[in-house]
Amino acid sequence: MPLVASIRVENITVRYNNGHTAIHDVSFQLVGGTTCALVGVNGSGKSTLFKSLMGIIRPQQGNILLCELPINKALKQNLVAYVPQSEDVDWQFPISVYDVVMQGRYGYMNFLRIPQQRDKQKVLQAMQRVGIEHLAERQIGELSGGQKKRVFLARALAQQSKIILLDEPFTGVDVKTENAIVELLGELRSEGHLILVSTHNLGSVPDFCDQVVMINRKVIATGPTPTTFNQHNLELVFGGVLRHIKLSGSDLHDDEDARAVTVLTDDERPAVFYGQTKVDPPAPIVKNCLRPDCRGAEQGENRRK
Ligand SMILES: Nc1ncnc2c1ncn2[C@@H]1O[C@H](COP(=O)(O)OP(=O)(O)OP(=O)(O)O)[C@@H](O)[C@H]1O
Repeated sequence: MPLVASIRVENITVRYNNGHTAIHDVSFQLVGGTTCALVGVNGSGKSTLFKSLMGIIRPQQGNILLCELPINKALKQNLVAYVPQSEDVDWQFPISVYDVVMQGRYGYMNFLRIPQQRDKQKVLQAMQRVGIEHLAERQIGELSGGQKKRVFLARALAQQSKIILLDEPFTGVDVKTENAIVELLGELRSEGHLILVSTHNLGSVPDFCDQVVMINRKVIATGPTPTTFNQHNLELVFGGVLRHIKLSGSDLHDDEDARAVTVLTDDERPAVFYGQTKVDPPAPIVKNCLRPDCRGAEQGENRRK
């Protein structure tokens, strides 16, 4: 019987080595044919959740099933693909666009990693689908922000996974690229994929996501967008001081993501800012996502052995 795309997260808690609890008792469930937005302020645990879903980080508590399988089995079967945040990628790594997209096929190859005709075909199709085939020979460090996003999207497409995780795919891209990504996600959803996408572009969430998971270390609300993504829950997630949010319209789209909602974490008291407010980046994450399996982040004792 073919596997159905699903994510089941049960009561997971992740504590980093420095003692910081990034997510606490997080639970939710999603099924295929869904695009779900993962929404929360900076530092609310979105990337930690993605890394937990990818097996990069091992939660201290709780359980995760992908397509009703444990993570390691789901990864072995290529059931989940990950488009990382740009900050998690070492763009100086000497590798071409073609070779990054080919990484999506590694799970289908033996240990010698010699691409077969089918792998080459899937890579070409994936590059064509996101419009980067003309960049195939370019080094990834030479690309624009939007082109870089497309490369990792193509890698996920080449992987042909049922579940696709995208960590802030709209940051640093222009409106045209954002629209192209949204259109692609719509196609993937209608093909039965399950897409979980973190975004700070709140205004576009109702346009392309049918479900939302709203977090601030714990799940604040989860459910269908029309009933869940409302002012009340947004205020809970963003600390009750959310301003200037319009839940529809194009004015939250921005190529620099300048209207991202951010939070100062130093006094642990949520405070929301718009515009150019700069927050401290999360604690260092080893640039891992160009490693062959994109799952090699050093997370100390959290690392999956
Ligand atoms: N490797 C790490 N070691 C210790 N703490 C970490 C580590 N990575 C993240 N954190 C902390 O865990 C919390 C959650 O971080 P995470 O990156 O998951 O948030 P996020 O919601 O993805 O934020 P953003 O919107 O800025 O990407 C933050 O307080 C961050 O500082």
